[in-house]
Amino acid sequence: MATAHTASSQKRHSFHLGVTGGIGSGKSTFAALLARHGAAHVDADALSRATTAAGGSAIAAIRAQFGDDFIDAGGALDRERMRALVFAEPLARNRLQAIIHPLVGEAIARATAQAEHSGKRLIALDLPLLTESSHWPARLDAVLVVDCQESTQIERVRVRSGLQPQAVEAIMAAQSSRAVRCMAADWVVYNDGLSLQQLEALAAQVATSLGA
Ligand SMILES: CC(C)(COP(=O)(O)OP(=O)(O)OC[C@H]1O[C@@H](n2cnc3c(N)ncnc32)[C@H](O)[C@@H]1O)[C@@H](O)C(=O)NCCC(=O)NCCS
Ligand SMILES: Nc1ncnc2c1ncn2[C@@H]1O[C@H](COP(=O)(O)OP(=O)(O)OP(=O)(O)O)[C@@H](O)[C@H]1O
Repeated sequence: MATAHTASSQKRHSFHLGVTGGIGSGKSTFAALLARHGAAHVDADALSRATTAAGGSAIAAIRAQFGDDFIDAGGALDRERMRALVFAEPLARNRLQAIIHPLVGEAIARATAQAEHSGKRLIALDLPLLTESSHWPARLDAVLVVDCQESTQIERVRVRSGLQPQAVEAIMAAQSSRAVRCMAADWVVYNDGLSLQQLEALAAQVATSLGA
């Protein structure tokens, strides 16, 4: 993996690091900490949420395919309703992803190009579904997985979003297993029992070693 990555990174001036992890693992926190230490942070979840905000580029197609009930009074995606549907019904999830993923892919490409243009040497692409997709490996110089125990994932999401354990488990069931994710990793950050300060120290080391 390292050889192929080195070859692709030589064609450009920035290093493209895929940062991934299961729900609640801390991948967005880690990518944000990399940004604090000089990296650009391209956040797929944030770009996805922009497509489903009021007036977002995915709203018309979602309304057409799923119906008015999935769009709230303000014109945004009803996230709770859609979450309940797509993590219970894989076909519905595929239909939603077929709408959103191409739009997010374009937005990621634009944000990455912009970061390159502004001279960023390290770009952290925060990609929740990196190992679930064949799209990413050829486009990344290396993959960093943020990993933790499933019980920690469930507890973090409960505290952050108020989701019940069963709801988090349904989302985890739609994602790669920890083992599959870690197999794809050049680096694994084990984010269990670490303080945010300790996590930041690791992010600083990674950012420095990748030339941010
Ligand atoms: C189902 C939706 C409405 C739920 O919204 P919600 O605000 O609860 O979650 P949010 O978008 O902030 O995502 C939080 C996390 O859920 C997990 N998740 C989201 N979508 C998916 C998916 N299609 N498959 C597996 N896990 C997912 C990821 O761990 C992600 O980091 C939303 O996640 C969505 O639109 N998903 C489809 C788009 C997608 O695949 N996004 C993720 C990658 S771009
Ligand atoms: N080492 C840590 N110490 C304390 N809190 C942490 C730590 N790592 C992550 N968290 C907290 O756990 C929650 C989940 O982290 P984060 O949002 O980064 O996860 P994520 O992997 O991006 O999840 P999602 O897939 O839902 O987007 C956040 O509230 C974050 O502040």
